[in-house]
Amino acid sequence: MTCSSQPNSFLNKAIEFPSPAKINLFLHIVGQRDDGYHNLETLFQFIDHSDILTLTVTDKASIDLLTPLEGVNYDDNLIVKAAQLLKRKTKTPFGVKISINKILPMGGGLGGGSSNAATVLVALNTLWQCQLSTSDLAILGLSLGADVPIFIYGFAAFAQGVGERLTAMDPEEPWYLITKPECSISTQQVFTAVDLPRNTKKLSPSALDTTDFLNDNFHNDCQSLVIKHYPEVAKLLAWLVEYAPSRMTGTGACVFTRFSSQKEACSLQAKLPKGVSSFVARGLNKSPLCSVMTRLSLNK
Ligand SMILES: C[C@](O)(CO)[C@H](O)COP(=O)(O)OP(=O)(O)OC[C@H]1O[C@@H](n2ccc(N)nc2=O)[C@H](O)[C@@H]1O
Ligand SMILES: Nc1ncnc2c1ncn2[C@@H]1O[C@H](COP(=O)(O)OP(=O)(O)OP(=O)(O)O)[C@@H](O)[C@H]1O
Repeated sequence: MTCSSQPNSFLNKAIEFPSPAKINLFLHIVGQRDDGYHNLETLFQFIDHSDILTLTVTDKASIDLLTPLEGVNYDDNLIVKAAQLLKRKTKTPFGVKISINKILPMGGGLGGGSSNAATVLVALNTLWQCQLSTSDLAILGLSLGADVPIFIYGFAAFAQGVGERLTAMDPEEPWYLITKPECSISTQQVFTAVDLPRNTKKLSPSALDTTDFLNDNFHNDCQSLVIKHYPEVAKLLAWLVEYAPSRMTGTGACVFTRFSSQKEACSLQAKLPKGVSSFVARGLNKSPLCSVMTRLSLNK
């Protein structure tokens, strides 16, 4: 597979791309594979709260990350890994300079690292003129993390398998107060815990014919485990549910609380206990990255 040898109109231009967060409206663990990965049933929705990546294509072969992330080595950074993977796959002669304005908390269950990887794959596929299909990009992305494909496809979806078998969904797009107590949680630690529930019954297709995914028919299997081991999360959730429906996203530590208006979400934000970080965001069934990619292809 090689990239197009057409003159590259993106060369040396700095272009910004959003890398949004996701929430898992519910997350059921329905089994475990022989390789240790868990089979899930989850509903992904995006929120309008994004890291911003700035990419500049160069005619040098190198991949330069101008803004290293604290605590993450160059070679472990999913931004770098995604660019290297696409370069190996397509043998492009181009390189790239990348900087990131990181606003998504790490280890929060918002999928920030996976989203960064997906944004790099999707953006560079266009900027390097690689012409891989979306499904090829998703297969590449899956090798970097189970959450990468959803960010590549960019539509809200019911996901099965390890999170890569997607069925588009159109849940309501309410406002959320997203909160994070003073702790970070390792996804790997949660998935290797002996006391993690792994046997939730698979949903029947009709169970998804609803607009309310925060009712008792749905849950997050990681939440009970996290509550047991992280009192900060337990306390925060107990406080939030007194006001509005709330649930943990992914393997935590972030919790989302649903509101029908921005005003209500902001009003609870103002009352949050000390030490809890937070932001208010709108649920989105289409990733903001899709709109940027459409604009870019129209302006070419
Ligand atoms: C918790 C979720 O965020 C829900 O959307 C994802 O399932 C996690 O996705 P991710 O962070 O992209 O996951 P990966 O980077 O592939 O894996 C991180 C760790 O979680 C475990 N893992 C991940 C996904 C999955 N379905 N089963 C797992 O057991 C992996 O064994 C690994 O130890
Ligand atoms: N570009 C990146 N952004 C964030 N984390 C990264 C990145 N590259 C590597 N990582 C590593 O991935 C870990 C998980 O980060 P991430 O922000 O994706 O957490 P998360 O939101 O809990 O993810 P998930 O919901 O997918 O489990 C970090 O602690 C960090 O060590």
